[in-house]
Amino acid sequence: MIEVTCAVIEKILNETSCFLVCQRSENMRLPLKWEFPGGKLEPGETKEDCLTREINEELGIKIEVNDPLTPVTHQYNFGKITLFPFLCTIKSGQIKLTEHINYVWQPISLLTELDFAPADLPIVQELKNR
Ligand SMILES: Nc1nc2c([nH]c(=O)n2[C@H]2C[C@H](O)[C@@H](COP(=O)(O)OP(=O)(O)OP(=O)(O)O)O2)c(=O)[nH]1
Repeated sequence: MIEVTCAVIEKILNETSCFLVCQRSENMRLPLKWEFPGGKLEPGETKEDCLTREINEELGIKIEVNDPLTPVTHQYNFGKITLFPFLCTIKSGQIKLTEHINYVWQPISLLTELDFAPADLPIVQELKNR
């Protein structure tokens, strides 16, 4: 079982709640799928530490990790992952992608327009149902 944390980073733009979503590159697993940025939990690390580290590595920003959303377990052909999502806000920094090919601040009403990694779909639904 692979444990993965991901950051659901929220920002209000024009009085609309928007979420930061990133597109995986062609040479990653799940090529070109959209996801909430994050990554694999390392031994001895808390989920919050993992997320802070991964987001700094992938996006070059500092985040505040807030409430957890519901974890999702998904069986891929390469293995079973559990995704641990957390609501987050940006504390400081400007986004600079180091691994993903694209990012967007997507309004909640348009989240389902993106081709998300399958494991993320329950998270998208949970956000829409809030
Ligand atoms: N970070 C992140 N990963 C996700 C999401 N949804 C989803 O299925 N995943 C999968 C993709 C990867 O298999 C795994 C996260 O691993 P990762 O991004 O750190 O590693 P990777 O696949 O790029 O690298 P690797 O397996 O080749 O070592 O979880 C998501 O929303 N965010």
